[in-house]
Amino acid sequence: MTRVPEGQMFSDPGSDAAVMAAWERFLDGESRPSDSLRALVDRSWQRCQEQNVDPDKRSAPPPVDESMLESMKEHHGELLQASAPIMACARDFLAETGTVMALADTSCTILTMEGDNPTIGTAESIHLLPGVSWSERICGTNAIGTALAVGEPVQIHSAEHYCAGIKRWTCSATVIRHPHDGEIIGVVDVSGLSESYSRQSLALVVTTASRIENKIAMREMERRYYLLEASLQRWSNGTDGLVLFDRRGYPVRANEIAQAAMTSLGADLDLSAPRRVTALAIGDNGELVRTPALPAWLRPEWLEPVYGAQGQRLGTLLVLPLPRIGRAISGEGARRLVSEPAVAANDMPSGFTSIITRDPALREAVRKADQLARSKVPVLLLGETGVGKEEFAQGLHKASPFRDGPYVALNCGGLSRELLASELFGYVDGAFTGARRGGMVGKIEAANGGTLFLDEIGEMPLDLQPHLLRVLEQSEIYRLGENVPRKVSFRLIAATHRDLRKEVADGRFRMDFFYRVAVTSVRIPPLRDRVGDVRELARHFVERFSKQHELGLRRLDEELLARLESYSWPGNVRELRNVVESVLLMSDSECVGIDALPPELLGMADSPVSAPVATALGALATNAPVGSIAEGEAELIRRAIAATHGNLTRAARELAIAKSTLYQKVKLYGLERDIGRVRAG
Ligand SMILES: Nc1ncnc2c1ncn2[C@@H]1O[C@H](COP(=O)(O)OP(=O)(O)OP(=O)(O)O)[C@@H](O)[C@H]1O
Repeated sequence: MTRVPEGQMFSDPGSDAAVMAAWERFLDGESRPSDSLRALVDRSWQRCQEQNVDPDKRSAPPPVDESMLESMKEHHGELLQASAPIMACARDFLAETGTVMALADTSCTILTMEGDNPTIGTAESIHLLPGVSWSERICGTNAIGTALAVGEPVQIHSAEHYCAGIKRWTCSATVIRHPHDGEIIGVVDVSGLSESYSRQSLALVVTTASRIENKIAMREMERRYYLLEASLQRWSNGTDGLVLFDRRGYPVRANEIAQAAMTSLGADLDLSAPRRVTALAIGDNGELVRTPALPAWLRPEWLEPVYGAQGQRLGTLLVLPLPRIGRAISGEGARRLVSEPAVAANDMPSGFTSIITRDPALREAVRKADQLARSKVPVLLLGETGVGKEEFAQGLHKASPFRDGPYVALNCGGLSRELLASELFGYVDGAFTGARRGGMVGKIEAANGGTLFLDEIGEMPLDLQPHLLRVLEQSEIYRLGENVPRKVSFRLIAATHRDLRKEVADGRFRMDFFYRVAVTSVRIPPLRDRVGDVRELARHFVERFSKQHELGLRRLDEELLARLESYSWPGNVRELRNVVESVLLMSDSECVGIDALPPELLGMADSPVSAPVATALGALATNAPVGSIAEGEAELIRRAIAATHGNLTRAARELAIAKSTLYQKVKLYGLERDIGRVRAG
């Protein structure tokens, strides 16, 4: 691909006569390029000459017949669908501008055209119409053909066209690339008679192409989501090697056995750096294109189509059956595959070693997270409060290629819209009353080169969502009060305890934002559903807090452990952690018994406030003039906010309550302003 040198991007109508003279000299065989000729045009003329394009051509060839055009359109359904709303706009906004907008495929054949009606009529005279290919090879230098040849935005004006019959025209075009891998999938062009020349038409085609690319990206993300969903039940089968390919032949998910199996079969597919397997791309008929042929290691009978709810083919699952792998992998490898669970006990992938669990479902979640960590795709963590979503977010960061970059966390709950916006986007000096002098770097910018973890994403106000969506799509951010964008690159991890699909259905969450955030998701099961985890975690916390509080050797007796196991743990691991810490502190004996438990775990009290909260309230309330319980609680939270300078994570820790509980209470007591005040001051 050739880069158009800066300053050569635009045509100069002022040098039209000189360019015309240069063209005549060029045709007469003069080899020295004219000063008035842009290098881009000179190179294109040379290509035309090499390909024997007739410089006297009066027009493009006639269009293909109707049925052929229809089948071409069908073939490019995706591109046409993504550009339909934009082309419909072109019909209105190009009226009376003397220009038309054309969308062409990669053979430069115009698929559709809209714009100023009289110009559409004039364009017919040179066959600038649907069904005609405007490639350089056929029509000589022109914006559509030349943009495709150089892969860049191109403006071709008047005499710069190679063929005599087209020299009355001016046009701007650029290529449309697939958002995933940059493959060129089409060309968008704006053309008109020479008098309609405008530098802006180049900007128009570039913006149009990027809008089409964004639409395709959204659609792809949606598809990927459906593909993962449609193949969901297959992943619980731990005995086969599984690799899921999308419609274009890119692997999107694989289980642990897959890589070992493929390596043993001699496949040159490294799942940690996924590459496209073109033979697994799906054609218009919903079948594999199989061109080139399937790789030698891949048997057709291992391929299973994956269909969506409407029966459309979404992708392909490669199933490498175990007996075959068992034979192919010799010695240690085979024994390991056959006899070991997916993740051996105490053998969490690096990055996730702080997650303690024996539970198979949680181990599978860790494995999935570890695999996702290697890419840059956004990950949505799903789970109740206190299940360990933040632990996962940190693990994803530590195991990712951006581990050396910053890890920045922000909770979207409990903050007013204004506060959340300034925390996210930052602001410039004097952006609003009360803004910090010198401005503030937002969390998005702070996460540049690393990971941004947005907890409680479901709480993000609807009207802020498009702003964040824009940042994710364009990789640039505007601080509040500033109109110059700053480039940012970060990996987004979001978490929620809400059912975001339902939030979308109820109009509380934007669908486009949802698909951007939930490209992939990891569900973390609640503690009550995890087999063996209460004991395992209790042991872990006993060890940790005994050391931390210098309590000497401690253990929990069997009756106490059994009671912990029978409790439902609405606050999940955080609640268990707090309870273990509190029983250790409440008891003096080396073997802690059931009497150290707080009342609600003993089943004696009907208290709406958890023991740790009660303890914290008690401890903090000693010098507070308390009216009602609610007033007292609000005052305590206010103090904790002040003491931690508005750091809600630390405030929640101080109060020994879940962050989400704190956010609810902040909202309940209207304490958002207090947070803003202590943070600004
Ligand atoms: N599997 C685990 N092993 C060890 N510690 C854990 C585990 N899961 C959670 N924890 C601990 O439990 C506490 C709560 O976890 P975390 O903050 O990650 O939960 P969360 O799901 O993000 O909660 P919230 O929804 O309230 O933000 C933390 O102290 C964390 O270290």
